[in-house]
Amino acid sequence: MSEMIHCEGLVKIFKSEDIEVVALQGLNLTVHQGEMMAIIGNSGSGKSTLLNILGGLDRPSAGQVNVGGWDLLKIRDDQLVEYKRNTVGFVWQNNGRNLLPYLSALENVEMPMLLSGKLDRAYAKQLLEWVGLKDRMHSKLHQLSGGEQQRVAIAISLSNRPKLLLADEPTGSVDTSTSDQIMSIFRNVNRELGITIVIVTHDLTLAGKVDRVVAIRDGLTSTEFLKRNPNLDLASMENLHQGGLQEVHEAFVVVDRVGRLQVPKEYLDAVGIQGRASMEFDGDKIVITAPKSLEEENA
Ligand SMILES: Nc1ncnc2c1ncn2[C@@H]1O[C@H](COP(=O)(O)OP(=O)(O)OP(=O)(O)O)[C@@H](O)[C@H]1O
Repeated sequence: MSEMIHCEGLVKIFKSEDIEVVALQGLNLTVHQGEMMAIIGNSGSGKSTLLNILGGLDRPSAGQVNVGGWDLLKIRDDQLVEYKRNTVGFVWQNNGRNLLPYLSALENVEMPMLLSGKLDRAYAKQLLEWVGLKDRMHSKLHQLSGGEQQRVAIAISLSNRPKLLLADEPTGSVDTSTSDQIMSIFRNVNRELGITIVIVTHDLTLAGKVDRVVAIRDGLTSTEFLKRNPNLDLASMENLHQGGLQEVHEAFVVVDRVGRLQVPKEYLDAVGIQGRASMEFDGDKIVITAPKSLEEENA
């Protein structure tokens, strides 16, 4: 499988007059072509920063970030325009800003096509059919419900046939049934078009519906969850108790190329590790403990 996204040691620093915020601290992430995966993390962990960099809306500070053959650290401004137009599609939680209220759903989907000089009405209609709005395509945007508008936004994000779809909290402001509908639309376009989909969310039930979930903590990838049974399909997963990730996924700690991993702060606090730790290897286990005090060692 070839790689759609490859980030290694990705760093993003926000500088303002008197403070510096390191939002991404050397993040590693690989996403394969055709994958549908989710990125989860607490507020402030760096999810949106990562998505904005992947979408070409913001520039990385250092490290490697390669998307669909583009090096986003070195890309020129004019290439970035082309990248945003042809390689990525975006879906936001609050889609209002991308939609034109007094145009019909169809006209909204055709708008980005017109802007890039590639109007394809048949494809615009096809997209609206895919998102379940065949019968509403001539309705004005302001006549549609929030969930329907979100589905128009998905059709718009696909209008220029991007290779990668980035979705930031795509179900953040809709009810559960609309949220399920949106996830199955993603699954369908992922299958039909082979498009790679990255969903950023803090909703674990949503994350439970994809094959792989990567957790970000403090600007680093910390844990990865893989579906226990890859043959389990979406329909049967929906019947599972909505207990979050653990039921369908197995958790793994991410270890980078040079052997670094992130130990959850709760674990460190629980055993009283601060600054340094002792590590023992017994042939098949690595045990990390609080350092023994010198008196103990000399006893
Ligand atoms: N433009 C900016 N200027 C300064 N600091 C920023 C900027 N954007 C983000 N940050 C900081 O970078 C860190 C990561 O923010 P980011 O928005 O990526 O987190 P997030 O995981 O998406 O959070 P949320 O789920 O709340 O959106 C935070 O500490 C945030 O305050």
